[in-house]
Amino acid sequence: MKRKKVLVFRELPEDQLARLQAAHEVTVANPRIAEQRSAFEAALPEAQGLIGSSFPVDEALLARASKLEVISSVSVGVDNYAPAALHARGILLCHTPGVLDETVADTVFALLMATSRRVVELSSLVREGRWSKNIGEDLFGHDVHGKTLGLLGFGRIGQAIARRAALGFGMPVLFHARHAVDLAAHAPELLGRATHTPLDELLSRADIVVAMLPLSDSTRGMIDARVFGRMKPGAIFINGGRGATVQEPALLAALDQGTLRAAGLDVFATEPLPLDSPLRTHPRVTPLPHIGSATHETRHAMAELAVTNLLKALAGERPLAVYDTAFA
Ligand SMILES: NC(=O)C1=CN([C@@H]2O[C@H](COP(=O)(O)OP(=O)(O)OC[C@H]3O[C@@H](n4cnc5c(N)ncnc54)[C@H](OP(=O)(O)O)[C@@H]3O)[C@@H](O)[C@H]2O)C=CC1
Ligand SMILES: O=CC(=O)O
Repeated sequence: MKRKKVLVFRELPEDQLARLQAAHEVTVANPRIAEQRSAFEAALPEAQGLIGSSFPVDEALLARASKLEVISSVSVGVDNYAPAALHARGILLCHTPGVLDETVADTVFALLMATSRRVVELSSLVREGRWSKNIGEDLFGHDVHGKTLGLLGFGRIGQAIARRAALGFGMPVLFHARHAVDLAAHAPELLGRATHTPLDELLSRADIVVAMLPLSDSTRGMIDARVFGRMKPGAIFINGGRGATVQEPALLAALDQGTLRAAGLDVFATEPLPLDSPLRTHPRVTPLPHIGSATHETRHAMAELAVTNLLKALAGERPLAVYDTAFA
C-alpha cells in the first residue's frame, strides 16, 4: 500500500506511534507546544491523516488541509471538530467510544465521593497540621449510599455511572436524555433501578446531579441558572462531560447562594482552567484537570483504537468507530 502522510498532533504511546510509522510517513507536532507549532503548520497542507486530541481543528485549519482524508480523534467527544465542514468535504471523523466508559465512570464516582464526604478538604486539614481534635459536625459529610442520583445524559458513560450508583451504592437513578432508552435491551441490570425522568422533576428530586453530556449546539450552556434554581437545596453537582455545557457564572452563583452544597468538576469552559477562575479556589469546588480517562490502561486502549481507525481509513477500509458527521 502507498505510504501516506500522517500528522500526529498529540503524543501517542511508543508502540502505537510505531504502528503508524511502519505504514506511513509520520510527523509528530503538537500545536499546543509553542516550539512545535511551525512544524504542525508546515505538515498540515500535505497531511492525509490527522490523529490526536485536545486541539480544535476548526474550519479555518481544515481549509488549509487540502489533502485530508481522515481525522482520528483520541477521544470520544468530538466537539473540537467542525462536523459540517468535514461532511461537506467527505473527510471521515473517527473517535474512541466504549473503551473509556468504565474509567470515566470511576473518575466521576471519585468526584461524587470526594465532594459528598469532603475528602480533599479534610485531607488538607491533616496535611496542614490542623487535626488537633476529633472533627465536629461542622466538618461532617453526607452519605452517598441510598441517595438519589440524577444523571443528565444516559449514554455509554452515563450508564456506567448508573451501574455503580444503583448496583454498588443502592442509589435510585433518575436520568434525562432526549430519546427513550430501552433498558431491557441495553441495560437490563438497571431495570427497576433507573428511570427516564423529565428534567425538572429530576432536578427537584436528585440529591446528586451528574452531567455526562456531549458538547453540541443543543447542550452548550444548557446547565444554566434555571437548571441550578430547580435543584434541591443542598444538592451536589458533578460535571464529567464538557465544561461549556454549564454556564459557569450561574454555577458560582448557585454555590455562593447556597443552592448547591458542593461541585466536583473534571471539565471547564476553558481548559486549562485560567488562574483567575473563581472555580479554581472556591472552597466548595473540587476541580480536576480533565482526567476522566487518564489511566495508563485506558489512554493506551484509546490510542490503540484511534490508530486502528486511522490505519483502516487510510487503507480504504471501514474504521471501527466512525462519528456520523451527517447528523451532528
Ligand atoms: N471528562 C472526561 O475526561 C471525559 C468526558 N467525556 C464527555 O462525555 C460525553 C459523553 O460520552 P458518551 O457517554 O460516550 O456519549 P453518548 O453519545 O453515549 O451519550 C450521550 C448522552 O447524552 C444525551 N444527550 C445528548 N444531547 C442531549 C441533550 N440536548 N439533552 C439531553 N441529553 C442529551 C444522549 O441522549 P439523547 O441523544 O437521547 O439526548 C446520551 O444519553 C462525551 O461526548 C465527552 O464530551 C467523555 C470521555 C471522557
Ligand atoms: O474528554 C475526553 C473524551 O474522550 O472525550
